[in-house]
Amino acid sequence: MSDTGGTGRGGPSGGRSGGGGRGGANSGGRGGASRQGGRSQPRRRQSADAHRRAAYDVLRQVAESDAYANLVLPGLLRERGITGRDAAFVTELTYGTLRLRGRYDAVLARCTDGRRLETLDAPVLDLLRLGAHQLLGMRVPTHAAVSETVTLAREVTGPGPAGLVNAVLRAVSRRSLESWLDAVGDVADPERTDAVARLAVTQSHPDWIARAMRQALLAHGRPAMELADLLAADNTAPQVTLVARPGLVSVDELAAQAQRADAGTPRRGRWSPRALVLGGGDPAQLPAVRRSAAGAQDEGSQLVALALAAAPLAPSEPGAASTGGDGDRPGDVADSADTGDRAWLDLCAGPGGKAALLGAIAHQRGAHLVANEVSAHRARLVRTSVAALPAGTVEVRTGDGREMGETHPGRFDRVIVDAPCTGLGALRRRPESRWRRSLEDLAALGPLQRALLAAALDATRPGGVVAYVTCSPHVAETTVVVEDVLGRRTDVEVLDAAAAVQEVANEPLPDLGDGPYVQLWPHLHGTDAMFLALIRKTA
Ligand SMILES: C[S@@+](CC[C@H](N)C(=O)[O-])C[C@H]1O[C@@H](n2cnc3c(N)ncnc32)[C@H](O)[C@@H]1O
Repeated sequence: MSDTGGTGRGGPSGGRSGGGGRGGANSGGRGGASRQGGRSQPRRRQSADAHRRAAYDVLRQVAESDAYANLVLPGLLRERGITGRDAAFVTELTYGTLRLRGRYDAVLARCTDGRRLETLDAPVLDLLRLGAHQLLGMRVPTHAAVSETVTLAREVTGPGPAGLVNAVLRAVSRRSLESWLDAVGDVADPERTDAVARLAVTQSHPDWIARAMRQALLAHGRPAMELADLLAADNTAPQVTLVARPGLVSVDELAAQAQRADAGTPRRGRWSPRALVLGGGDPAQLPAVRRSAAGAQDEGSQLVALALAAAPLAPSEPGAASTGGDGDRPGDVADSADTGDRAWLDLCAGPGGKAALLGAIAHQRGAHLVANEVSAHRARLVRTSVAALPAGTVEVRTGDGREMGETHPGRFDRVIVDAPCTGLGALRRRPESRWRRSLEDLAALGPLQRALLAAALDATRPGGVVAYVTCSPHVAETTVVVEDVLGRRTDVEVLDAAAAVQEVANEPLPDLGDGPYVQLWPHLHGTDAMFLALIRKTA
């Protein structure tokens, strides 16, 4: 492995998104012989360019083909044989540049001699952002950050733009990150009267998202001053978390596999009894992951699925025995009692993370899960996710969930609506997504979310429970949807989702509020910002 390290200490605002050590020979431009010996200087330069080139190529794909960096990058690293610390360097360079684009654009705009960034060619702007991240987010030494980026610019855009890249990056390098943050914050908020505008630019979020996050915090009784921590958490890479699917692999066995695969030192999840947090490495190498007995899943996603599985059902007929909710932790103990808790539905199942966890628990209970997904491609991903479950446990179907209330009225005991949403609660996971979302997306999703929740309620039997879930804390996708839909019905009651989550968690979660809804937060719980409402059908 060549030493490209250089991810360094990161800025005070948590700009780091990958591992890797500090200032290595290539990125740092310091001495030290290449492992190839003899031709050390040319080897180092060539290697560093290869890594920056890889990051640049991903940025271009993200810009030109609407690609997702987290889907493109792993394949590109494999294809180019970039591994270990080198891979960590490229990952940090790519993801950090994408996440912190707004911050860097504000800095770059002050270094172009009045030329507007929109007038630059898109590849040149990407090169400038890459250079800015090395200088301000990774603490790659100035000389290496500038000269290697200029070399790359010469290669991909020609000598003219390379001169511009050189001049602009030199201007960026003249101030520290702290000093730049003050400067760009003052431009956004000259009177010091709009703290959200300042935070949006310094913490690199579109203004509308920063404002929506503040509104969501307030709606859940959190102080507005937490916004800075929340936005900073979005700029920090999450650790890889796996779920050990009940009955398929234990958390201990998964940990042993991780250790054997040299995936760092794993630890149990803090909240979910089924979670294992990896210390590094590639989870795809673990045998349990390969056979779908385990999979990558944030602890927040695990908790909402476990809470649905644990929610007490009511009898469908007056006077019948109560079913489900036996107090056992879902997934730990098979429920052998004949509870009548038989038919479960995942209305929006792709790519299948929650379907696989719920399917595993359903199997232990002798229940059956229908996993519905509108997209045929994503339905195929669901099939892969549930592949380790015994045949017949999960039925994957492709169809519009909005129709299931009519086609399957009153049929299911437990239903999850993991609604299509803006994903604003998982920005740390999808580096480019904040720049792709818009208020128009939000407006377009609202009717779909309402229709899916209404269909889920129609498809639920009296006494059954629906979980409405989003990986967005935006109130227009969470409480407003739930209250809108429930306001039109007389056959529902809201359950205490906070109590249900606490019941399944390893230890009490702080800051869950008074219920009945649950809003998890990256800065408080270290999870994605998942929202959960539990609703029981009463008639
Ligand atoms: C947030 S994702 C679900 C994630 C999934 N539950 C998991 O844990 O892996 C929402 C899914 O809803 C699907 N979807 C969108 N519109 C739908 C509809 N009308 N009916 C069913 N599924 C739909 C999307 O294709 C997407 O796969």
